[in-house]
Amino acid sequence: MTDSVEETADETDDPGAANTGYSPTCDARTDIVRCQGLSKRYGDFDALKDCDVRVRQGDVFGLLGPNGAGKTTLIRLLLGYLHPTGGSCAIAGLNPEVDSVAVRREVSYLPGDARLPRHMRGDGVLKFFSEIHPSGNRDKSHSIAKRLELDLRRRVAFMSTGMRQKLALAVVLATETPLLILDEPTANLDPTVRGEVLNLVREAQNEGRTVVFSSHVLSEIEETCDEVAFLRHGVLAHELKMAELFQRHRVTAKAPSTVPEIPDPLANSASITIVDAIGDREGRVTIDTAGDLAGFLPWINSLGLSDLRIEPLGLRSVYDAVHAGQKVAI
Ligand SMILES: Nc1ncnc2c1ncn2[C@@H]1O[C@H](COP(=O)(O)OP(=O)(O)OP(=O)(O)O)[C@@H](O)[C@H]1O
Repeated sequence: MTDSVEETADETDDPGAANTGYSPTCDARTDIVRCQGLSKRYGDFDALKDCDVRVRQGDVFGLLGPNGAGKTTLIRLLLGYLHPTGGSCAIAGLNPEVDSVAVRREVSYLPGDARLPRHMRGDGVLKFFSEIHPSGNRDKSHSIAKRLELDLRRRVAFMSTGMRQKLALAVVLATETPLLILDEPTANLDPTVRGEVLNLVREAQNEGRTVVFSSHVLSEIEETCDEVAFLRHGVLAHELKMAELFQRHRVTAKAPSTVPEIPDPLANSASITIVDAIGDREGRVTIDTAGDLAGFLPWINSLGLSDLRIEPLGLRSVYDAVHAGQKVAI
């Protein structure tokens, strides 16, 4: 159960879970979310392993990863719905397992599988949640529902999946907590409404709130987030500040006769992939760079490459590399 929207009650207490305490090293002024070595193990399966994450106050923070990567597990650990089997986490300096009521005043949570009272009409749901939540705001929830083009006269039971998602969003986004945690907020929504949800996320940030959200839509993360964490097989595989992404470039060219070596000073911020020629398709070399491109140009120029093309490296390339377990230039 969240402050605002009920989620599927499929969690059971893990008898093997360690009663891990909040680590006092968290700086609540700057890190609204912090976890250290956070782990969740089911039997011999690691749903989340040794995860260290910091989310700075006022940021929009994205969680990316393939199905089953551990995103929801991380979110549920942060909210205290799951007991960690290792490590610790804190929201605004509070341990969610010990200070669960105080944590709920800080966070509004949209679960991936939000459940709402089926017998109620949309407007009844908004009234109900705005009255029970300490920072509920009925007018704001109505205004959000209107922006999401939701017909509030309909009963939840007769709403489509997308309509129910809109209703849950109107409930959660209308509360005025410092932190919003949204598990796939745009799932099941049409492109126009998705855009409006992203606008609402930006507006929340402009109001000084922090937003953590998971998504499978890379463009949403790219457009909205300040920072993104990539999870893979329960492990935090990569973290990226969007400002750094915009400093990444991909150089492609016809494959040279000898494999280029990356000079030492650039070795940690560049990677090379060569695809050999197959049939009529000629071989290509790809060089990914991180940091000011100017620092790489003399070296790239010295390689004598032909058919050269330089383009910004989008989130897709980073995601694919992380997903494939490849090295991503820092
Ligand atoms: N109660 C449980 N018992 C055993 N395994 C579980 C349990 N809950 C989750 N898992 C497993 O933990 C892994 C991580 O699940 P999680 O829901 O965190 O993934 P996710 O990244 O949110 O995936 P998706 O993008 O599909 O929502 C999955 O392999 C899942 O099957």
